[in-house]
Amino acid sequence: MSKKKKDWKTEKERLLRLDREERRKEYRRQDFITLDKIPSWREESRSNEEDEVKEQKGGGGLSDKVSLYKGDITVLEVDAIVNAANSSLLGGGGVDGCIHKAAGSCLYDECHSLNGCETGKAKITCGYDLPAKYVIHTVGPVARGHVGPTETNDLTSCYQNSLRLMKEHSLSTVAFPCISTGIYGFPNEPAADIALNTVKSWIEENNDKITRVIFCVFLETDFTIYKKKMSVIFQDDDMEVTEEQLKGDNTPPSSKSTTKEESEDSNRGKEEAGDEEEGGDNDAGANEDVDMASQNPDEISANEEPTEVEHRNENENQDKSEDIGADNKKDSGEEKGTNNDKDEDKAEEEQPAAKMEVNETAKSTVEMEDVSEVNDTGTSNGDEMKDHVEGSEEPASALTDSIQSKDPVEKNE
Ligand SMILES: NC(=O)c1ccc[n+]([C@H]2O[C@H](COP(=O)([O-])OP(=O)(O)OC[C@H]3O[C@@H](n4cnc5c(N)ncnc54)[C@H](O)[C@@H]3O)[C@@H](O)[C@H]2O)c1
Repeated sequence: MSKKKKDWKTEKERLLRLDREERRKEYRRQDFITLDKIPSWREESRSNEEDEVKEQKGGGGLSDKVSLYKGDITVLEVDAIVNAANSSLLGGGGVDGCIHKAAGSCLYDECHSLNGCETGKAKITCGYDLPAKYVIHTVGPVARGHVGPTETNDLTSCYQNSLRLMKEHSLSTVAFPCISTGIYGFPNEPAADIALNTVKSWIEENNDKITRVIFCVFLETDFTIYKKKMSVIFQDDDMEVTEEQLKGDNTPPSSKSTTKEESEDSNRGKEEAGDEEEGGDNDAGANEDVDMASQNPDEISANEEPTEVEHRNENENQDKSEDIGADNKKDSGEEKGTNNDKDEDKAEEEQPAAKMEVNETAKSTVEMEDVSEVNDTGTSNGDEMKDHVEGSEEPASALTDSIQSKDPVEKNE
């Protein structure tokens, strides 16, 4: 007997009325991580200090408001997790695929009602079977190794619009993945600068509105980058800044274009040279931001995409999978087989393991999005989106252990 399909509106109303204990019984994953298991940056830095532990100042400082967590964003019990979605909002691969799989098919149904989302904007849905109450879906720029002012502004808008929705819904704990740094090919270092500096500015203006922003990294590369940058950017005045930290390059996101390849080379060079300098921006002259019309993967013609029915079936099938983490690698193999998106395939072929070739022709020009108009359900009226991007391989190096060994919450009986 097939499971009766739930109506997303009824389910959303029911779930949002539950208290935490009741809600926990509904989580698809019982190995969820509660906020008290995720140290703030101050606690993290304090526990790493050689000298005696400093008396911890109250929770008002910046470093009390942020955390760095390495692992699967779908297990975090926070008010909202942010999804690096595509403009269709109908799921795909990477973190988007994981979130849809963990949330269940009601997420797809609510997303379907939102009529897509434009690059740089954000929309909010219920979290359904996730430990997160809500999911904020934002669409990052397709950078494909090249970063110019448009991509920088769009990625900044993703963080700003997501935080704006947080505030409008009186939510106080949120987790961000590394938006656009996967299949969309935004170089990791510049993306981290944008994420950290945008969040820092926002917290400075909304200090009383936020309890914790968690930077949820998945790859070792991003963990290393964020750790180095956070030790400088989120340094409260009562915390020691070590020599090594001071050498870090804390320049705000530059409008100079940066190629993912150069940014990785410069990182590698620095690591080899033992140089503690931050991955700086490359010379803008070398990589002018070229406005070339190219096909954004989200705009592939509809006949190359699985139909909505196929997609819904795929989602329903996904509903059955229990272990998200183990499936990440399996699914990406499956998604690779079903991936109809030539552009996506091209991106995958061109992309040797963890390295993005600069793809000269594939530079999408994306108009900078101003902050979206929000109606009372926290969504804006986007145009009907027909396309979405199919899943592809997550890098095998994706590790999902967190910074410290955190015991998952005991299983509810
Ligand atoms: N990465 C893929 O295999 C893949 C394939 C097709 C589509 N997508 C997605 O690609 C588009 C968005 O590109 P993007 O670069 O913004 O996103 P992305 O490709 O998902 O990568 C964003 C970041 O999220 C990381 N990540 C992956 N899984 C998890 C997880 N469970 N928890 C936390 N972090 C995770 C990933 O390592 C990367 O650092 C959308 O179309 C979406 O469907 C991803």
